[in-house]
Amino acid sequence: MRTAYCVETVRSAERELMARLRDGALMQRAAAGLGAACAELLGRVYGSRVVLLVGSGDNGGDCLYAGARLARRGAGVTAVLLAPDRTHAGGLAALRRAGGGVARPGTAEAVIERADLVVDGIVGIGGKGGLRPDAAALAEAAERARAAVVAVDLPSGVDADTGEVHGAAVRADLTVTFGTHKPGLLIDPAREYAGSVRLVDIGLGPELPAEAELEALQHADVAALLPVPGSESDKYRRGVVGIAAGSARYPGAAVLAVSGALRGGAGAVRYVGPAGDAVISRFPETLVSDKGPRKAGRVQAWVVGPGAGDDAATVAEVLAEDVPVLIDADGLRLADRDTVRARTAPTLMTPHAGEAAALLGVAREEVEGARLASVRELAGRYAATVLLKGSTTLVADSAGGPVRVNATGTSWLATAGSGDVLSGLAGSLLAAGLSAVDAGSAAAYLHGLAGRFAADGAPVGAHDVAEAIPRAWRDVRD
Ligand SMILES: NC(=O)C1=CN([C@@H]2O[C@H](COP(=O)(O)OP(=O)(O)OC[C@H]3O[C@@H](n4cnc5c(N)ncnc54)[C@H](OP(=O)(O)O)[C@@H]3O)[C@@H](O)[C@H]2O)[C@@H](O)CC1
Ligand SMILES: Nc1ncnc2c1ncn2[C@@H]1O[C@H](COP(=O)(O)OP(=O)(O)O)[C@@H](O)[C@H]1O
Ligand SMILES: [K+]
Repeated sequence: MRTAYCVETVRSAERELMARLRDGALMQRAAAGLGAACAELLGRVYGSRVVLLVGSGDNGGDCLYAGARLARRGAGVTAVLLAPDRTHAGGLAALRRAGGGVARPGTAEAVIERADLVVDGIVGIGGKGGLRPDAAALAEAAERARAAVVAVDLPSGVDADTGEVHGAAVRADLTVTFGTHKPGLLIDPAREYAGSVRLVDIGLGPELPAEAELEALQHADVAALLPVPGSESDKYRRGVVGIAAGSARYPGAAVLAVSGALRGGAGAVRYVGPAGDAVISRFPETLVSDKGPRKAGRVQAWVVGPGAGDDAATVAEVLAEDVPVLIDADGLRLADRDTVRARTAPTLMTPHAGEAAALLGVAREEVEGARLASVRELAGRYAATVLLKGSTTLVADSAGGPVRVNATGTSWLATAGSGDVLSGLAGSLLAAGLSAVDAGSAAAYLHGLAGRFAADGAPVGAHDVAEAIPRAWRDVRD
């Protein structure tokens, strides 16, 4: 499991650890890791031109000590100081001792333009709000330059706790972060600014609480969640998932939701709705019923909503069932909030940013710019588990606990119907007995991986993604 902790938690862990160490020890650990990562990125350190963007806090200190290490190995290192009279004194002295220098006032742009590597030590976890104008100008100069950019701890300008970006921010090729990931490094839009992320161990781990603020499942975590039939299993014990989806206008949504559900670990897939013929002709193994959800027969979890049009009655009927229910697409619009809140069995809602925005009564851009706050807010309002789709998918539970983030996906997944496949897959995992948070996050993980396998750098249709789910499943379990 990859975990991320907020600034406040990092600060208190840092205090505990520092109390046992000599002054400056943590900064030296950070600088050693940072220097090594910069050297690796440069390939040849000797003779390279390195520019340090140095703010007035400890983030600038890390940057200066790492710059000193590079200077000792023969790099030409120049520091651009944002606040010359408040620069980390020890770091600056170390840089000078190693042969590095400070850019003359007014030369920053020119120096950055000639650099092979720019190291962003403007601001780290001490950053407040958007970058100030002088810092923003440096971030923009770094973006224009041909140099590789390494961010120290965080790309300056992104919000460490939320992943929000207000105004200019540094766009890094690599972010070297210390002690733990910060939520912002794993959530868009900030994640995109971070580039690839390398975590440097500075010994903070034992001081961090067991429960993180954000967690990202890895292969082994998902493997441990996936249901595997045993010798005692039969189709009912494996779980039956009911799909109430599709309409005369959108029969394909039903087919795609069923395609995901068949690959999700339930022992049987039941379909109710007007697209039975389309479903059965594509997937003859589906148990099709035309009697509506209540009379469809045994079902351990329902998926309702994909392509449902305006069929509010079916949504209400499904919500009245005392089993886990996944609500997607049209179902999100049709579901009565108080009814959802009053449910005692788990509810998993799976909006994309547009649907989440409609539920929250805000613009889509607001949700995209503040994904973490939006998913938490929705989970609270509906007393449900909410999976917010997108380039980084988030899963939050109204009961609190760590928010799950998934980044296995690819932008090739932005194709019509791929969300229907996800809802079937997640519903199937719910029917197999996973909790709403586990079902949602494991499904997002498999779906993202399946999208990668299916696309492999080329456009794909949603049905290709569904067909690649077994490969994703095997990859995870291997
Ligand atoms: N935690 C750990 O375990 C370890 C932490 N370490 C390192 O310490 C870093 C944290 O250092 P920190 O606390 O000194 O804060 P930092 O990020 O340098 O920022 C403060 C400075 O930024 C300025 N500033 C603020 N907002 C701004 C804005 N919008 N635009 C422009 N400027 C802005 C603010 O200015 P002021 O408001 O004071 O005028 C202040 O001078 C952390 O990220 C990591 O790199 C490692 O060394 C070892 C282990
Ligand atoms: N840029 C992206 N990067 C990664 N995954 C994406 C991206 N855009 C969309 N996705 C994923 O693709 C799926 C699209 O679902 P959705 O928006 O509901 O589409 P539809 O309604 O057409 O089925 C979701 O799983 C979402 O997380
Ligand atoms: K930084």
